[in-house]
Amino acid sequence: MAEEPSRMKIRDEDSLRFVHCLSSRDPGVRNRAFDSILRVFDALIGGHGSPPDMKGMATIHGAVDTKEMIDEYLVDILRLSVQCPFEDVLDRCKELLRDMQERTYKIPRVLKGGISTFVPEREIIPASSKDTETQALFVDAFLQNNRLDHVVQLMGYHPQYLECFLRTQQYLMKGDGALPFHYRHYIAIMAASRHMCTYLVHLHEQEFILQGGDPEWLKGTSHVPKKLRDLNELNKLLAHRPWLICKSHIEKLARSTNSKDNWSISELVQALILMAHFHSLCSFVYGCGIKSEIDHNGGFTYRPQSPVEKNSNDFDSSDSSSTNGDINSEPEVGIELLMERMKKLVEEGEEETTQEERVKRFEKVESQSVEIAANTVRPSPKAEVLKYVDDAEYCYQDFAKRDSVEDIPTFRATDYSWEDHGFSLSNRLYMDIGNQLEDKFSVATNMTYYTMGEVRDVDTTAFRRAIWSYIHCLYGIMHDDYNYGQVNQLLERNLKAYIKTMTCYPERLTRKDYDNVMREFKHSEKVHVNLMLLEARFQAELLYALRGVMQFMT
Ligand SMILES: CC(C)C[C@H](N)C(=O)O
Repeated sequence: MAEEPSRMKIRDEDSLRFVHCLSSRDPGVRNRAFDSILRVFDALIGGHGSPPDMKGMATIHGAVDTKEMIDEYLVDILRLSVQCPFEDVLDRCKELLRDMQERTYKIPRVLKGGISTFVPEREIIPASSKDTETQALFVDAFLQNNRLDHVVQLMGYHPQYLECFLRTQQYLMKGDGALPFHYRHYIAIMAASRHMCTYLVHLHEQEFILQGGDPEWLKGTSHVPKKLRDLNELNKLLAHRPWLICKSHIEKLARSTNSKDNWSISELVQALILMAHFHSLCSFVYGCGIKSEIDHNGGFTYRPQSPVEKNSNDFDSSDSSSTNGDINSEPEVGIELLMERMKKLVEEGEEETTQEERVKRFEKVESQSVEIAANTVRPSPKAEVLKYVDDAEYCYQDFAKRDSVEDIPTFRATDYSWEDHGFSLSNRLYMDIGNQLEDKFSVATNMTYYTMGEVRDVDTTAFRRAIWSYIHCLYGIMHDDYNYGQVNQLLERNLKAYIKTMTCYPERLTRKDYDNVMREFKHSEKVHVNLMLLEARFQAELLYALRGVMQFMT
């Protein structure tokens, strides 16, 4: 029998993305991996120096298009030459690209300003950061995901948070747990598709294949086992109107008539956490204008660099003049006034209010939020993502305008809270996850640098708490010990609209929205706010999901 072309050994057997072979801490292993890759490459291009015999190669590899295959390799190599934290791999990749160029191959190049459309490239923490803590996290992320993805790189502003984020994500995707690995990635795809987030969908399609997933499934949810398809309804509610989740939704999955499709409670808890994690990550991706990964469509180009690009540092025109926002937009309160208001709140101290009064204030913020217009322009959904969703039109509806007000009361955090209920339930059904999430929530709520724009030594607690509480309010969750009057004092309309769009309709967020709020804040601070939005939304979804599980179990 003729030997399989060596390409198959790397592409399909070891890993689809050969970069996987290079994700080792051991330089010996990396070297060996690189050598075998070079051998494949040499075979593909028909030996040293000589121009490739495309026709000959095509015969060897049957139907495989050699040109396409080489292009794919080159894109992988390009990515490594930018993202790989190991000097040895980096240098060899660069060498290889030069070598290929000399052989007159068209070499792809990374599009400048490739990480975020909102944050200028020069302000983003570089892949080879001088800060040792951040650098170590970037290396870990690379080893974990076979890449340093743009989300992680942008979170690099906040290493304290990034550490918890990576730990949890690693545990969810690769750690112990009831669900098979390829299921976890498929659930990530389904969740991200609710917000049409092609960025996350593509990332997890690749990971799904790496974990041995069946490529057929990537044709859409009509090609997956019924068990997974059954998640559709819960995925939809959780993403857009989690308050509708109740015992019966859990029951339906956990008591399926066909045992093959049955979800165990542990599996279901993991699936729910995964969905909430990825829904809220969509908010972050859109909120930071995250761009396609280098090796995804839109991340690289074969076009030669234009003179304009050569001269500018930021290809995507993220120059500082435009970050000052639109002249026509609403004037902002500004940091000075915001600080004054926060100071006043501290000086006044906690006022004595009755429970009734607190509820009234909550309801006021809640009903006002209906008037806050989130963007209405929806990007047109792409077929590559639509295949993973049912009922794509279904979206967020103001909690205050919910259909059955009598049946669905405000969610009182005193009755069901993360600290007293969610934490222990999740820990019990999915070992250790409660602790990990607890750490992440705690960093997200407490993280502070005591700064606001250029000002130092500021206590920002009240502002941060107002943001968190407002998001929960959008989901109908009330914290009894919070005075909701503060939300209106500290969050102006513009910011509320931004929060609402990013939390509830992230796919509608635009560069202008990002530019026009928190104008005196630094980019790292806007990313900080976006992290809080992510976590507050995540916790809101989780509370409803876990309450549903608890109702089912009791
Ligand atoms: C979101 C920002 C206003 C946070 C602020 N820079 C702080 O250190 O607390």
